[in-house]
Amino acid sequence: MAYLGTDAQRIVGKYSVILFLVGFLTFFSNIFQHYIYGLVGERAMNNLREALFSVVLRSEVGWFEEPRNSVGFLTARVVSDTSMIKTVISDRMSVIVQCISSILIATVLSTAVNWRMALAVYAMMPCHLIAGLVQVRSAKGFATDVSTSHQKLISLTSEAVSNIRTVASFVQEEEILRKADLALQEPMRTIRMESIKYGALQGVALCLWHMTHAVQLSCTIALIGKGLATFENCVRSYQTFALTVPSITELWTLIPMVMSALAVLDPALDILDRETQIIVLDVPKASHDEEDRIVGGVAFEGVSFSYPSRAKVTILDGFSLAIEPGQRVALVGPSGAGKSTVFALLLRFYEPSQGRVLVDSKDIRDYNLKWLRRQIGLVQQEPILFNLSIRENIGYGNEGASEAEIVEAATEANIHEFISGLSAGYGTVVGDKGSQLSGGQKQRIAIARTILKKPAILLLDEATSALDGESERVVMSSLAAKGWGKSGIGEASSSTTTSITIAHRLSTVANADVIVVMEKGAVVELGSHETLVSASNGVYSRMYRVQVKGAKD
Ligand SMILES: Nc1ncnc2c1ncn2[C@@H]1O[C@H](COP(=O)(O)OP(=O)(O)OP(=O)(O)O)[C@@H](O)[C@H]1O
Repeated sequence: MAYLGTDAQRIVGKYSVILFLVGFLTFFSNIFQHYIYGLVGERAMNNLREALFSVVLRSEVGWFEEPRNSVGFLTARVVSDTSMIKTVISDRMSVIVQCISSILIATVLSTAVNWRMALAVYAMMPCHLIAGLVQVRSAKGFATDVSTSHQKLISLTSEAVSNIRTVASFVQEEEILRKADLALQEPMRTIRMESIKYGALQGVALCLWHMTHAVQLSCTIALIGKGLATFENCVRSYQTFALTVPSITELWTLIPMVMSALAVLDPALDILDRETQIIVLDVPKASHDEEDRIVGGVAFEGVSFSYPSRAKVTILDGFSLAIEPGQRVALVGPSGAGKSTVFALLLRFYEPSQGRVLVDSKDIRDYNLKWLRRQIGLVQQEPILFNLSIRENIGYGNEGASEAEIVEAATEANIHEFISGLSAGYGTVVGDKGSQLSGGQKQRIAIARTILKKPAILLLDEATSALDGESERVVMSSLAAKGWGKSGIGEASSSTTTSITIAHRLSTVANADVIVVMEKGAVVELGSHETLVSASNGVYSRMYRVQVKGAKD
């Protein structure tokens, strides 16, 4: 105490109390700050996820067929990448704000103490800025490369998991692991090179930092020597400067980190920026009365079409067909003739390159898309069931349906008996993509789902192909008894249900009003089963003879 002035004890005591209170305040302000940033980060992440998911769901079918829009890629964009925004805001932004404010306070204080000293202290700052900017640029490129390489691994994982039965039956586990290993080696190589580059840049920044200290000390001595600063002020200014050192260092580390995190978001933001082509041109929903129902007339007028992913291959070539409301029409023909494509165009999954698709004599582009799709029921060969209960799967898209309506639809689809035999009945969860059910059971649940929708146009794309002959007969006659092709399914109303059935098994379609035979994207024959069979040189009669002979053999 001998070295200190008389009131030193009192002054130190006063500052100790102030410091104690500041510490206390810091405790609460930190909690508050992290709470706010955490909340803002979580909100920003959720908003971004919602916006991205909505763009993905509203995208046209063709967009999903682009190789870069695989399930793995889109899942990574919507789930993983978006978490970066939370990391940046919640974890990094608060620290960045703290660093910037302490640097600003230190600048003001050291200028107030001695502006010459402050000038000397900050004269070296541009060196740090240059080093920092170099770091930022290198970190940004680095992050993009690595995330691109990891996308291969993500796609590989999701594809292998969702197709695990095929993978296992073809014993492809080793091959997939080999591909995964290759996908992992790529980022490793990138990381090795980039680490060296990153380390060198960090070295430059630290080297400049130490040089600044040296210049600062020399200036201190020079200023004292010339009588332009007191020793006390020099120490104060130097101390203030020294206190900002960790903040400046942290800032230079954090900024590249934030930049690389934001670079990861680039592909997600690209998705967000895109405009979905079909929706952009859509007719407002308000132009249709929700209660209105289309009558069911369908016409294709000189429709030509190529899939966007194979633009040079013409799938439909001047395809024309007129279907009356309530007619039962069958589309048959060799594999690849374009039958399912006809359905895809009617549902407006794609736009024809030429010609028009009409429903009730009106171009389908003049209907609101969602409204139109609600009137059309599609059952596919490989029906997609969701990992939900059977009740929820049948009621999918008809959330207001009562239990009685669901049971009625299941009965019509000849699946009620099977469901009733399950211990959990309609509450049985069917597994991922309905993996806990047989192909035929899945098809019948999908038919029940569509029956419940009471569509004006029913599209059956090999919808009963997995059923045995007897089961198929029961389902088809149940649909016929309910009046598909005559009146609305499941209701004794005067409204009609037009049905178009695609089938390879000709017995499925023999009762159709009109059978349309397609080959290479065009109609080659048209007529009733009897008429077509009697044309002995016709495509249909040839197909029929082959099937009858096959059945006899
Ligand atoms: N999404 C797609 N992208 C590119 N080409 C496609 C796509 N879907 C189908 N194709 C091609 O279009 C042609 C017609 O296919 P489509 O599924 O309409 O035939 P299909 O008559 O229903 O055949 P199948 O009886 O085997 O189901 C085929 O050559 C097929 O390879």
